[in-house]
Amino acid sequence: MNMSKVKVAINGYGTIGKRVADAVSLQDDMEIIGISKTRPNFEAKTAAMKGYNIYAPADKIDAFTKDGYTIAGSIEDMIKEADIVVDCTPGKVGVSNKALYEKEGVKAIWQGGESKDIAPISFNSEANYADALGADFVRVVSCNTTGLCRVIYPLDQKYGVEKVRVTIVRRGGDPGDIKSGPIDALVLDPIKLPSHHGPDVKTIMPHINITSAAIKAPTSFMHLHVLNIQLKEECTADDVKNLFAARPRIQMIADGISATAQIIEFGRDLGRPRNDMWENCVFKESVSVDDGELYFFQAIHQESDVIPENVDAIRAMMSLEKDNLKSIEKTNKSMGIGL
Ligand SMILES: NC(=O)C1=CN([C@@H]2O[C@H](COP(=O)(O)OP(=O)(O)OC[C@H]3O[C@@H](n4cnc5c(N)ncnc54)[C@H](O)[C@@H]3O)[C@@H](O)[C@H]2O)C=CC1
Ligand SMILES: O=C(OP(=O)(O)O)[C@H](O)COP(=O)(O)O
Repeated sequence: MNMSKVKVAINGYGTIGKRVADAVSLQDDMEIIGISKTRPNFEAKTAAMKGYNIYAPADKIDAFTKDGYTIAGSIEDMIKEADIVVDCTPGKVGVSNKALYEKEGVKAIWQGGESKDIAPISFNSEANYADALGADFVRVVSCNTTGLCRVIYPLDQKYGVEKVRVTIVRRGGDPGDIKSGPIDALVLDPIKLPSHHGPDVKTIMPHINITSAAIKAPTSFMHLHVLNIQLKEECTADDVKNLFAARPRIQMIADGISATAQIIEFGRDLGRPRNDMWENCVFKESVSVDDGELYFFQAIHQESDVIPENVDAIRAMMSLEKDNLKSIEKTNKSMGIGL
């Protein structure tokens, strides 16, 4: 049996890329062969400190070497070395890299900022892992869509989902993002309904009847979902709490927490890297069933919830593991998810 590790390249080392790099580095069946940076900034500095091989656009290599960096080669060189590339460039930028990946015959994963048409398969570890087995191109859906799939899938399996209505309060920007807003407004995002989240859930579970709306708010910690779900079979709030508590990537939030800021503080107290909360954070006390309809709030840590899904997507595409639950367990154990 070939025991060599799958060679993973990270193209775009920002919020998502640096986290995927660290998560892949924790796995025993895959390794990071390089990351790409476009500028010699603080993220390049920490990448070098962690020992990652840094690649750069060919016309930017001089700027790095002048700043004292050792550059392993161009982005094209990195792609040639890899078995699979995780494209973590900003939304709508990743599509311009597709021709390069095709030319080099390398498998690729894109993120949720890209259109669904970029890859034939949109991915969620629990809901459709098997669809990605051996696939060349996959899109890991956005942070909010991932969070929705993680609750809708088990509810649909157990009780059948008649209709999902979700309102998403989106964080305005990530904590390190100095360009995004709003600073003092609630922005209809988008004004024309539905938001992309409902249709994106259907790229993974086409039969789900779902409508979504989203509002951007002046906060950077997390997104917040207000969910209202009609189920086909009757159940109680306790049934749903027990169902969620048993899932591998849902954390039931209690202990007096009633705000996203407190969840992040909880993450800090737990000693999570970068205070990441990879699991859906379902507010336990909010789970209610009224007149046959299920209601609850959940918070989604946008910077981190898609990271384990990227690791599982690599495992599926490289045919390292056929059973999604085994991959999820392996990824969770290595990262400390669920602890
Ligand atoms: N930040 C978030 O909350 C989440 C983002 N996503 C998605 O992940 C993707 C990446 O988003 P972020 O990490 O937030 O973006 P980011 O802006 O934090 O990082 C992107 C990185 O790619 C680099 N880059 C830009 N153009 C490049 C190019 N042509 N080649 C190589 N590198 C290039 C940038 O310099 C930056 O370091 C997007 O599709 C986004 O929609 C998904 C889930 C959550
Ligand atoms: O995937 C995300 O959100 P989304 O699920 O609302 O598209 C990330 O938070 C990125 O969103 P952004 O497009 O506001 O940077």
